[in-house]
Amino acid sequence: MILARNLLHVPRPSLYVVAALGAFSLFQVGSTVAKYALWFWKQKRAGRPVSRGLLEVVTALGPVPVPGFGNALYLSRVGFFRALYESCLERQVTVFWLSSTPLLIVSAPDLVEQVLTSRTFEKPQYFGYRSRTVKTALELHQRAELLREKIETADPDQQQRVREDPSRAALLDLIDRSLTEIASSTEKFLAELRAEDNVGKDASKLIQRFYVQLNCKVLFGLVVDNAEATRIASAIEKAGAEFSRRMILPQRALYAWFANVSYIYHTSVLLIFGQKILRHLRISSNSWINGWLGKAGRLRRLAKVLGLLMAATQTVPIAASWALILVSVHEDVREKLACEARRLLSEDLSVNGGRGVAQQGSQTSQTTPAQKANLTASDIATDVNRLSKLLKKHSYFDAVIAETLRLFPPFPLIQRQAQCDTHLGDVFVPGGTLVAAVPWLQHHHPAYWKQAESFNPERWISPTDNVARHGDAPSDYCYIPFGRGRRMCAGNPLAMVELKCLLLLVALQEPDLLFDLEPQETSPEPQAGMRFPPLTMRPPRFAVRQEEPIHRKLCQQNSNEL
Ligand code: HEM
Repeated sequence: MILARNLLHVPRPSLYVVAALGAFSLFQVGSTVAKYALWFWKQKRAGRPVSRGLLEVVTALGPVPVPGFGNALYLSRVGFFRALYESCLERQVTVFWLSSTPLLIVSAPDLVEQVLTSRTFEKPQYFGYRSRTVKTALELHQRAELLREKIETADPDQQQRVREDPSRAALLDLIDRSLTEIASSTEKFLAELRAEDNVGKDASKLIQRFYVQLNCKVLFGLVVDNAEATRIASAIEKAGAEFSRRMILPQRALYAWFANVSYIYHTSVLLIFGQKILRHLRISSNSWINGWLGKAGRLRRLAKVLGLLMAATQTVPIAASWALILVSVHEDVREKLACEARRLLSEDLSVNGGRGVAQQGSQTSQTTPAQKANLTASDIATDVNRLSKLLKKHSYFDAVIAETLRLFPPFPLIQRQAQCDTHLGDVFVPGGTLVAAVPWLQHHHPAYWKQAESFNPERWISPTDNVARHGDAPSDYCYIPFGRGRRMCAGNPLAMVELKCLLLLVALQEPDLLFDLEPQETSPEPQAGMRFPPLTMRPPRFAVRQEEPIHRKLCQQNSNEL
C-alpha cells in the first residue's frame, strides 16, 4: 500500500476503498469455496456419490452438462425460461445441473402436486433458516384464549374462518383493519403517477417505492418516507436480481467482483432496515406478524422479517406493473373493467335500497343508481364498507388479475428438497436433491392452456369453482402463481386485495391511465413466437403517457339502462 501510494501518488482514502473492495471480494471467493468444500464433504460423509456419480444416480434426462459448470452456462446464456421451455415441455421431470448440483424441474400436474403437498419434500434452507409457515407458528404460539374469544365474538362467517385456519383469519383481520390505508394510499398514488412531473418517468420504480411504503405500513405499522423507500426499493430489486442470477450460475461469485460488492452493499442496506423494523415491532401489536415471527432468536427474527419484506415488496409491484401495462395495452379489457366497476357499484347501491354508504343522508331518493355510481366513483377509496364489499365480490377484476399472474407470475421458482430417497414418477430422486416447480412454465405450457400466449381474462369466467381456481387448464397444479399446498404464499389474500384495489380505483377514477412501453423488446402481446421474460420477471421500462380521455360508450349505455 505504501509502495502504491509513493509510486503512483494515489491518495490515501482511495487506497482504503480499493483495499476494502478487495477484502470483500476475497471474502466472497473464500466463502464460496468453503461452501462447496462443505457440500462435498457432507455428500461424502453421507455416502452419496458426488459429481459424475450423481449423474448415474439421478435418472432424469435433461440438457447435457459441461464438467464443472453443469448447465449453468446454458441457462444463463440462453435465458432461464427459454432454456426451460426448450427442455421441459416434452418431459415430466427434467434434470438441470447447477455446477454439480442437480435441480429437478417437474411440470406434470400430478408430480407438481406431489412435490408441493407431500411431506417428503420440504422447503430448502435459505440464509441459515428454515422458515415455518405462519400457520404452524400461530398454532404453536398463539394463545388458545385469544382464538376462543375470537370464535365466540365473531360473526358466523368469521367463526368458520377462524376454525379453519388461524393464520388466515389473523391476516384477514389485518386486511380488514388496513383497508382504509390500502385504498386511500392507492388513490393518492394513482394521482401521483398521473401528476405532470411524473409523466415520462419510469413508472415501475414509482410502483415499487409505493408498495414498499404501503406494505411496511400494513404489515409492520412502519411509516417510511420517500427517500428511504426509494433506497429500500432499489436494494430489494438489485439484491433480489443478483440472488436469482447466482441461483442459476453460482460461479458468478468467483468472477463478478463488482456484483459481489454491490450485492454486499444492498444486502447491508436491507439488514439495517430489518433491524429498524424489529425495533419498531417491539412496540407494535400485530398478531399476524407476531405469529409469523414466533419465538425465534434475534438473528432468526431478522431473517424472517427480511424474508417477509422481500416476499411482499418484490412480488406485488411486479404484478401491479404488469397488470397496468396489460390493461393499458388492451383497450377492450379497460372498457370492460370500467363497466364492471360501475356495475358492482350500482348493484351495491341497489342492495343498499338506492342509498350508498357514502351518500347516506346527503342524496335525495330521486337519484338513480347510475347517477349515484357516477357521483360516488371518486369517493370510493374513503368508503371502506363499500370498498370491502366490492373487493369481496368475485368479478371481472379477479379474472384480469388471475390472467396477469398467469402470464407474468412474479415468483420464478418454487423450490423443495427431497428429505429422503424417493421417486417422482419413474425418476429416482436421491435424498437431498433440489426439486422445483416453475410457475411460468406451468402457465405457458401449450398442453395445459388454450392459446397459452394470449391475454384472455375470459378464460377465468364461468360459474364453476374449478374455472375460478385454474381457468381453462385441466388442474389446480397448472396454475401456481402463489404455490399450492402447505407452504403456499402466506400473503396471498393481502396481495389480491392490493391488486384488486388498484385496478378498481383505476377503473373508477383513472380509466384513461395509459402507458408507453420502452424498449419494446419484451412486448406484452407477442405478435409472433414466444416471449421470454427475464428471471426477475420485471417488466420493460414503461412510463405514463398523456392521452385524450377515451369515451366509454359501452359503459355509458349500460349505466343508462340501469
Ligand atoms: C402477487 C403477489 C405475490 C405472489 C405472486 C407471491 C408468491 C409466492 C410464492 C410462489 C411463494 C412460495 C410458495 C411455496 O414455496 O410453495 C410465496 C411465499 C410466501 N409469501 Fe408470497 N407472493 C405474493 C405476495 C405476498 C405478500 C404481499 C406477502 C406478505 C404478506 C407474502 C408473503 C409470503 C410469505 C411469508 C411466504 C413464505 C410462506 C412459507 O414459507 O410458508 N407474499 N409467495
